[in-house]
Amino acid sequence: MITLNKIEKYIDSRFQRQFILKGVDLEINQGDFITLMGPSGVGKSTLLNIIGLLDDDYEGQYFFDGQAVHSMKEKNKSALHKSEFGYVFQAYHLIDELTVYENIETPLLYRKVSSTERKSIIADLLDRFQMVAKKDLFPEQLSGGQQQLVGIARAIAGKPQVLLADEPTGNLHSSQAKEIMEVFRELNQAGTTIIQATHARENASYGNRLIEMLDGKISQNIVL
Ligand SMILES: Nc1ncnc2c1ncn2[C@@H]1O[C@H](COP(=O)(O)OP(=O)(O)OP(=O)(O)O)[C@@H](O)[C@H]1O
Repeated sequence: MITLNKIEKYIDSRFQRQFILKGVDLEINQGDFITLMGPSGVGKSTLLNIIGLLDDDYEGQYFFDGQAVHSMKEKNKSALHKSEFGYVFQAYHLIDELTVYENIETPLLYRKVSSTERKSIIADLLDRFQMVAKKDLFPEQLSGGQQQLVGIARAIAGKPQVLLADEPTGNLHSSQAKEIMEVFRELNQAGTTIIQATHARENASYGNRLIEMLDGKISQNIVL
């Protein structure tokens, strides 16, 4: 589904070149649940952003379902990003002024999904995450775990094939973190490919592969 060949990302300053990613080769299959681990600053978020088509300032080859992303036109890349990827962030990134319902609705408005379909998709998600009674509350009225559930609902509302999560439980208590990982497990069992970057080793046990990074490279690729 995703093939990365010799991905390199670097920043040039006047006197030196600093590598953030250095020769990353990676094969991701549909249905994988992959955990990226490694010390802070090793390049996990950078790699997630490249995979999610949010960063195209790199060298090397990236194929998504056989399509060459590295040489794709901006317009096609943006369409691919919208249709195939959902993002979950550590700090939730919800919009404070919008209710739970409206936060989940936002990406569907961007995608010009009809009003009837939007209602039905959001009702299903609220039901699935047991948040029906909270639909008119604002993010600050929710616990961290509930805010992250809204973040996940928003990320999967457009039915992406791939869910990318950057330290998704970083701000949560262990019981809330476990709940989020259980949701990821269910999504993965229903067919969503998941790639998460995390410092929490216990989160890796929910996935089928653990990728350790060191110095901008993949140091270990372990099948669990
Ligand atoms: N646009 C940029 N300009 C300069 N340096 C950058 C840029 N983007 C990333 N970096 C640097 O690249 C390195 C990798 O950053 P990245 O956020 O990918 O690491 P990470 O493994 O996700 O870290 P953490 O676990 O702390 O989130 C860091 O040293 C960061 O400062």
